[in-house]
Amino acid sequence: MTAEPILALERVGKSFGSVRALDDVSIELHPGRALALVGESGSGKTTCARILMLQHKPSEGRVLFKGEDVAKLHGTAETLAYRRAVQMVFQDPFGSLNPTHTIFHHIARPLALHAGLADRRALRGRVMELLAAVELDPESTAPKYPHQLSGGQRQRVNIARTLAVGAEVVLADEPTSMLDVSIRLGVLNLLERMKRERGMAFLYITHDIATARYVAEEIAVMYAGRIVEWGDTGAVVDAPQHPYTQLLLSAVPDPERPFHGAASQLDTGLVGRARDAARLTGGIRQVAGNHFVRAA
Ligand SMILES: Nc1ncnc2c1ncn2[C@@H]1O[C@H](COP(=O)(O)OP(=O)(O)OP(=O)(O)O)[C@@H](O)[C@H]1O
Repeated sequence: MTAEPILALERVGKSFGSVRALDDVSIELHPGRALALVGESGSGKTTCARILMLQHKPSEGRVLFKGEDVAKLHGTAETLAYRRAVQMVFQDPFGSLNPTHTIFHHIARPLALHAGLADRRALRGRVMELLAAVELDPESTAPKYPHQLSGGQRQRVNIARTLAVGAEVVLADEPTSMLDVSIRLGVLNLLERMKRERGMAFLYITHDIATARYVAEEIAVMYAGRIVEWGDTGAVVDAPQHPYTQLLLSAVPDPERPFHGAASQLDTGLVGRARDAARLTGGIRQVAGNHFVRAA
């Protein structure tokens, strides 16, 4: 991509004591596009999100928002503007909702705080609009409490809150992994629609390369704190170069073989070789236009 990214990590490293969580990680998020950050548990995906949420400071490298280094944000107003623009949707749709408040309150509060909507009628109208935008029935949903909604509905409320504050970037950390399979697609479709219609930029964090393919224009594959392969989704999925990407793709269940679990299809030799290859720091090779691999 040549246009300026709205948010980027530039050669970011992060150490927690002796644990090297991230090493030389660069990613770019663009309006109206989604980047999937894919990798197994412990590969560093959440640490990337925490750095973007300003919860951790990078040990090396920079976070750039609209081209500006966020370490240089001046004063509370600039920091608040960043916190408004960059929002997170978590894995657990219940954890981020307060059980003692109605859904109305959850949406109205950010509107009053961030958008400065004080007029009661205007506030109510906007809450109803946002509930409708996330495909929830406004009249019946607004007076309910979080426990009265399904997991999928709660995740929609969380998404409506990102709209309420006027988010430009959404960091979604496994947003559907705690939902029933049958309702995951609806939530993914909603994220896709927000990206398309509102031009929001998405970082979609997942261990599941199959859903990454469904939602994201670009994929970055992480292993042990490093991005080992990245590029346009089609290119990475159709012609994976790095042994670790090949391993992730081989673990996607094959619909032609419904009675074989993904694990039973894995060649254990390949698993060992893929992990070894991912540990090595090689140079970066360009496979095609926007498709790169860290050579082992
Ligand atoms: N606050 C912390 N203190 C110490 N080590 C940490 C901290 N946060 C993360 N780590 C370590 O950094 C590495 C990357 O963790 P991270 O949570 O980013 O991985 P992940 O890919 O998001 O995994 P998961 O999918 O399980 O959330 C791991 O080795 C983890 O133990």
